[in-house]
Amino acid sequence: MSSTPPARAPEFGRDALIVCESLVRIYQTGSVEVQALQGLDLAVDSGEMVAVVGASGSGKSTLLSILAGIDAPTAGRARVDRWNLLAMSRADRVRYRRHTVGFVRQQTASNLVPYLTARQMVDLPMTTARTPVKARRDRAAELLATLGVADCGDRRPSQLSGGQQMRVAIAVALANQPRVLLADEPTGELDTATSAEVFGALRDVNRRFGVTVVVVTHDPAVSGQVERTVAIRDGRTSSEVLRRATTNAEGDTHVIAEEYAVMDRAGRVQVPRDFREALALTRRVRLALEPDHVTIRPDTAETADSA
Ligand SMILES: Nc1ncnc2c1ncn2[C@@H]1O[C@H](COP(=O)(O)OP(=O)(O)OP(=O)(O)O)[C@@H](O)[C@H]1O
Repeated sequence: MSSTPPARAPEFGRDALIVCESLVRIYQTGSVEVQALQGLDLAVDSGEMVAVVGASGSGKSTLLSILAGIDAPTAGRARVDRWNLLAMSRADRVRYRRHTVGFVRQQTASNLVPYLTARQMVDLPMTTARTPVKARRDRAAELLATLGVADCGDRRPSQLSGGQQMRVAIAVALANQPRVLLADEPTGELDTATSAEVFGALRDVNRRFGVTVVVVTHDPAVSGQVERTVAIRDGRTSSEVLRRATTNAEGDTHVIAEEYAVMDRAGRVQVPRDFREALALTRRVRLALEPDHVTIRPDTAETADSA
């Protein structure tokens, strides 16, 4: 008797530029084990700009360090472009960090070298990558101009404001034309107006250079400006907000934001706490498949038992 093999689901994130699947990162400090990432799934397409939000300790920085090639995952799958982040040699890691990703840290000063000028700092990664002088000069001028700091080329970090330092840091991160720009709370140390400017600069480089941007932020005003916000809870992606602009008959443009729960590869979905509390959903719930949706109901037997 012949049996048809079950249809295989398409590979998760096959066409994405960044794919994390069931990603785990465990930190061991003495006898204490911290599971910073607990099976995180994430796919980001080329050219997207995505904000990552979540409570302190939820695993955002760990995710970014892994994508930046600074930290290595414990288990799962992580791929950026053609690089498998779980199986990179030391030399691969250097190449990856030099050419594929640019990284901007929260502490503005830690991105910069105190005794170099802005132009020299943008030049440095290109010198390391053996880019010819003329191309280096042109690229540095283009980046400083795009980031609105063309007039700061001869200044050292101490002669720049916090916002200017961050723009220069973004220019440095983009020097070798990476496909991905990662920013860990780039506006965390800045006031509201400067944050908005720096965030606008990130959006500009995303559009102008087509660089894929993943930005970790605590700031709802910042995350509200991107088309996609991914929320991380307890080391997993828990929900996503997608935003799109629509124009009504009067010509007014509105942004519509829709929140989605994220289902992991095993079919697990996290039901938000306010939904659980509103319907007293506890350990056991009743699931039913309807023609175009699934319902989740309280366990009436359990409710009756406890009455
Ligand atoms: N090097 C490390 N050694 C041990 N534990 C760590 C290390 N780095 C992070 N952790 C732990 O892993 C968990 C996730 O940390 P992570 O910094 O990724 O969170 P986060 O969401 O970025 O937090 P925050 O918003 O406060 O920066 C936390 O419990 C943290 O204490």
